[in-house]
Amino acid sequence: MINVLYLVGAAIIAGIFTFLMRQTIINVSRYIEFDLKNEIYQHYQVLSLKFYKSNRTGDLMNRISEDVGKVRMYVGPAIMYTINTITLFAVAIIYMVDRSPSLTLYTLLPLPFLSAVIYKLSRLINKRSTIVQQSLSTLSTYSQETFSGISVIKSYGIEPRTNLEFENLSAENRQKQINLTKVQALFFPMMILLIGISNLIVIYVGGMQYMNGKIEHIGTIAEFIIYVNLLTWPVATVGWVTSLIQQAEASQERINEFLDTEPDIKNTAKELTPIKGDIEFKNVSFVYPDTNIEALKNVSFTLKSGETLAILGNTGSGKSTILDLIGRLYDIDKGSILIDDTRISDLNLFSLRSSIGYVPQDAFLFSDTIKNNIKFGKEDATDDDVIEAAQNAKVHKNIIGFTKGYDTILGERGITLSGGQKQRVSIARAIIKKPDILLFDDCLSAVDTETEEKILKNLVKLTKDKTTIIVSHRVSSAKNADRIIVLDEGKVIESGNHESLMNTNGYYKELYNKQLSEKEM
Ligand SMILES: Nc1ncnc2c1ncn2[C@@H]1O[C@H](COP(=O)(O)OP(=O)(O)OP(=O)(O)O)[C@@H](O)[C@H]1O
Repeated sequence: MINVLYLVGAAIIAGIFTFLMRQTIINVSRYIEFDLKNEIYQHYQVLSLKFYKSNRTGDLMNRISEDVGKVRMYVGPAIMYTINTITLFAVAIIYMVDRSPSLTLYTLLPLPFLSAVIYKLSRLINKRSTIVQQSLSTLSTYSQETFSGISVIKSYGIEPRTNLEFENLSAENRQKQINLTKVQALFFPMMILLIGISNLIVIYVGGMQYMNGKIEHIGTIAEFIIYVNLLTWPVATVGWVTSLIQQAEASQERINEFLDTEPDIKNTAKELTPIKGDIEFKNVSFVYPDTNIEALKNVSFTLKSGETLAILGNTGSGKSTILDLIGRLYDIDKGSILIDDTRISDLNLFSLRSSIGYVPQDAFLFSDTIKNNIKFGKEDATDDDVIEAAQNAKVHKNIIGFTKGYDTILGERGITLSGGQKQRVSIARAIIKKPDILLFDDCLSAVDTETEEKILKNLVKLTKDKTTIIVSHRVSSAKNADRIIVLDEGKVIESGNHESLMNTNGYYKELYNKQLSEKEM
């Protein structure tokens, strides 16, 4: 009776401790997962555009979710089961040796083989699961790309083709998963086989020893069979845990590859450096590192704080590149860019970027309210500031026309703005910030000339004391600028102001006359 009570008591205590151990270790592993995810995300944020161009979104997302999950499995279950296994083995072996040392030896004999076989299997599993992981990355990258380009896919009616492509990628993935499952399927049969052999050895050797009188009680054989089965799971976990550890190692390697990637753009000035807004390009040449396209060749210009520069030129002539370089999205290797007479690389990166209001060519708005999209440029802006910025960008009337006004949700979950509306919200976002440097990258291209004129008029007031660069294809956006440069294939081919360029028979004058006659038509 007392033995039964011992057994029940032991089971209860084991239950309580297992619960406490799971609580502690699994919780800790979740905390580690949380920290790791944050660390990776924060590191992603400081990496430069080049990194994003050379790595696909699906891969970035997989490393932050799947791979981190695998590392968590190592920190949580792997450690927990290892502790379990060691404890159980230690206790069982003490009892087994006490009963019969020689029978213990025979019983445990197949176990190292089991571990070795499972280890081999785990290595194979690890190799194949890396292949599965890569194929999953490809699959998610593909789906993500097709979802974001869904309107193009629909308008070209190429759904069948994308379906087929997805099916092919899925089939590839399925084959890789099956290859993995085949090896995984060997796991349990292998275990059962070796445990069966252990049982047979116990019965055979135990029986012989009982007959020879080496074992006193027949019950010892039954006891050993219980031990063998008790050790089944721990031995299995040795293999399983090995595979977990190896997978975690592979995942951690993939994570470290990104964590060890140094941002190309380094902030060398730790102290904040207030920016006034003088900009000077001195013989700047720039080659895009990934494509080797020489986007700028020997470009020079000077712009005093508060002045306006307009950049004109054919498509692909390097206009946007100039703006990217001012925001230090890339570092140059030839010539120099000076902001307030200091090399751009010596300025504090945060000071530089926070003093710039940038309106990109293709306005990007988040799936959030219009108000928050505008406030994005200035977190502490009041509702009045938002309205004022929207009025100056000539988009206020459109916004109040929506039922929910400024609280209208944009993007995936909400309405889609027209190209011109998007551009104007994007302008409002830049001007609400009241930055020292304003960069407009062809951001009025989708706006009619009449609205363009009104916005430009407002901008003249707003940008009176701000350094402003306007990239455009229209002379109307450029003619009032203090300085105008015309680019062709990365070179400055003309520079001056409206009057001086109109006195030169060149690109500007030709463009002006062409656009004037188009207007008259
Ligand atoms: N991120 C990039 N990586 C590699 N090459 C690029 C990149 N951005 C632009 N280029 C290349 O650099 C050249 C200049 O491009 P840029 O975007 O500066 O021209 P742009 O004058 O602004 O053209 P558009 O008027 O069409 O906007 C082009 O040949 C383009 O293909």
